Amino acid sequence: MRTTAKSSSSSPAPRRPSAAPVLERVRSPEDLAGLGTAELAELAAQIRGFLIEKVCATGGHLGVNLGVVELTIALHRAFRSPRDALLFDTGHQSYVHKILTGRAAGFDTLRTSGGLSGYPCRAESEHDWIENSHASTALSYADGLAKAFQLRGELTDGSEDPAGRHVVPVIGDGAMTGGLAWEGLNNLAGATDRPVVIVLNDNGRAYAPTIGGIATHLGGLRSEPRAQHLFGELGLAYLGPVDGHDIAATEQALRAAAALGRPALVHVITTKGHGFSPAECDEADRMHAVGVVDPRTGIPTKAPKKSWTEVFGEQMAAIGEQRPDVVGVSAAMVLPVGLGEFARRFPERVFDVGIAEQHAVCSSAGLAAGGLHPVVCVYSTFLNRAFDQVVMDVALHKAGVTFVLDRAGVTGPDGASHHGMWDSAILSVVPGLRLAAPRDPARLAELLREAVAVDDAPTVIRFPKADAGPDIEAHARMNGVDILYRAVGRPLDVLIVAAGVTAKACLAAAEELDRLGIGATVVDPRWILPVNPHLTHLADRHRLVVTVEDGVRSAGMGTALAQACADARSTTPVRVMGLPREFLAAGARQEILESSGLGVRDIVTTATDGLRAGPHIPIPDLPDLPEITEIPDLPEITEITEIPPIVSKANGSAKRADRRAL
Ligand SMILES: Cc1ncc(C[n+]2csc(CCOP(=O)(O)OP(=O)(O)O)c2C)c(N)n1
Ligand SMILES: CC(=O)[C@@H](O)[C@H](O)COP(=O)(O)O
Ligand SMILES: [Mg+2]
Repeated sequence: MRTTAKSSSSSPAPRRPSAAPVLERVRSPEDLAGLGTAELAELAAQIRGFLIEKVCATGGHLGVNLGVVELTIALHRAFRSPRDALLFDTGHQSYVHKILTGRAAGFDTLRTSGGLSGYPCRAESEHDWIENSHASTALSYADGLAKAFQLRGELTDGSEDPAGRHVVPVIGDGAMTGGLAWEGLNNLAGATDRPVVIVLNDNGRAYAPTIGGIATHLGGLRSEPRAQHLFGELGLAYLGPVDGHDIAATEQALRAAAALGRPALVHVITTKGHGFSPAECDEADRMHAVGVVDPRTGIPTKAPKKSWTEVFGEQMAAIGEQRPDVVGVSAAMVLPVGLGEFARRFPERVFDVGIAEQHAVCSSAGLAAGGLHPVVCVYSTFLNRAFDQVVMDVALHKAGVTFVLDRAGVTGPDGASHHGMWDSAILSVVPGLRLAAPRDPARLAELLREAVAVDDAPTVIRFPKADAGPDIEAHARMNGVDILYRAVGRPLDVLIVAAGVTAKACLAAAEELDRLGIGATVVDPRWILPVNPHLTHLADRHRLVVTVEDGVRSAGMGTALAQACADARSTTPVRVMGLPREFLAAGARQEILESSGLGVRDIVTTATDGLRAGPHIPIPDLPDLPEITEIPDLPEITEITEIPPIVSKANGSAKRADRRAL
């Protein structure tokens, strides 16, 4: 059934307008009921101005939320949240929902530690349901909720019964390119006795224009509302397309869908960035997500430093010149993952598959089988959902596929669902897979070339959402392990194994340990999984090993090294430092690293505690360390002294005395 909504609403008669700005009078969705057409338009304008002012100052999902101002007002007029469940897919478009549910005052703290989350957050409000920020899940939540409400006798039957609860997932056209969305849709459409109102927010884009047959189909419906549509074929009532910037028309369509008493889809047409010309004119992604920008121009207020993403993009383009078999694969994030330059130079060699990470990985196994070398570029956290494809479609088939995981480790403002903290752990169990963590741009360039040279196994490069920083040269490379620091004239007390970007903090800790009279060696294995056997050899020459990684400590490089040392019958204790097996809230990256126990002082303390726990060697108490503001330049080490033969396993002091050199 199709209903093209008209601009008339059956909402209560409007109250007499008041002098106070409408936005200040809306503290909860109930306050919307008495607003007339003019006040609703004023409210939309005030919300839009509020978003521009606040989000330009804090950073966040500006364009996305400018596109859903009227839609969200209509949603909260047509339905009674939280009794009715408004489910926001991905959740990055929930700022207006937060404003309408009494959280406008929190926007100065948006996406900061202890501040307002950038996604729905159940701890913030009873109006919030889905916190995951991972696309394409809302229809599945809706199916589950509808089943639960139905079994509990709470689900609406479409009548005006105030006791009946509606389930209303709001999903974008981009999220509809994710396979999970179709699993949910299949169940919703097949349950004709479970009325769910699906709101398809169609702005034609994910970041870039949405790709594939679904995008083509939706485009056809936008331009020819009478065209045949697949939703009806599935058994859904289809209402629309409706102008999502017309509050009354959208509200009318939502109410009509709710009254049908059967699963329905309301096709709402919006514009990402609506009402803010810098966003509307932003070809790349309509200012999907911004940093701190000028609210008049949308231009960043300070020049960003070179990021890891940019370094990768440059190197990928350079490799593309030399390797015609190398292709780029992205899940609707070509520019955010750094494939822009590669795509500009080799447009036919970049594949945007939509928000479809499982397909990105499995189709890459196909690309490799066809003789190409795919480089799959995803944010670390989004690879989680494609783990089976990594194991069964790439590794089992010994396919030469390279994964580049941006946003690996602590990311920061996007909070718990975005920290790329699980990739090392889950990938550590994949047979044949090799994982590298570059410490600096030079190593990224080197490791990426080593990775794309492997044609019979998966290779992975991981790096964080951070400035790439300067190169950190090694003093030597031994069997693939970079020696970054060896305390001169000190015993081989502690071997610090740095994974990637943690090298900087490890070097500062080694300096501090030297000041305490403790001999540290800092090494960077570059390829952190599987364990380089030379590390167990080095471990056996030290009294203690400390491993440091920007990933969960319960599984990953450190755990694997501890196991390898035990397997090699090394008696050297291993202390593994990493992120806790917890969901980490939003905040600044460095702040979260330090609060998670990965600061310089934590490394120093782990080393001194570990040494104290070993055979008795007098270790001075840790003085109050001065705040380390800058990582000092390291003294040039002119030569690496010879490695003595393995001494007998005498007691600690004999062991230490004979370990004057690496
Ligand atoms: C599984 C997953 N992959 C990638 C992303 C990154 N991402 C966040 S929003 C977005 C685009 C979403 O497009 P759409 O659903 O159309 O919503 P819109 O931003 O247009 O409102 C993407 C790709 C994500 N959140 N989850
Ligand atoms: C919602 C989502 O997943 C993306 O928009 C993400 O927030 C972008 O993260 P970056 O800002 O780190 O690119
Ligand atoms: Mg979209």
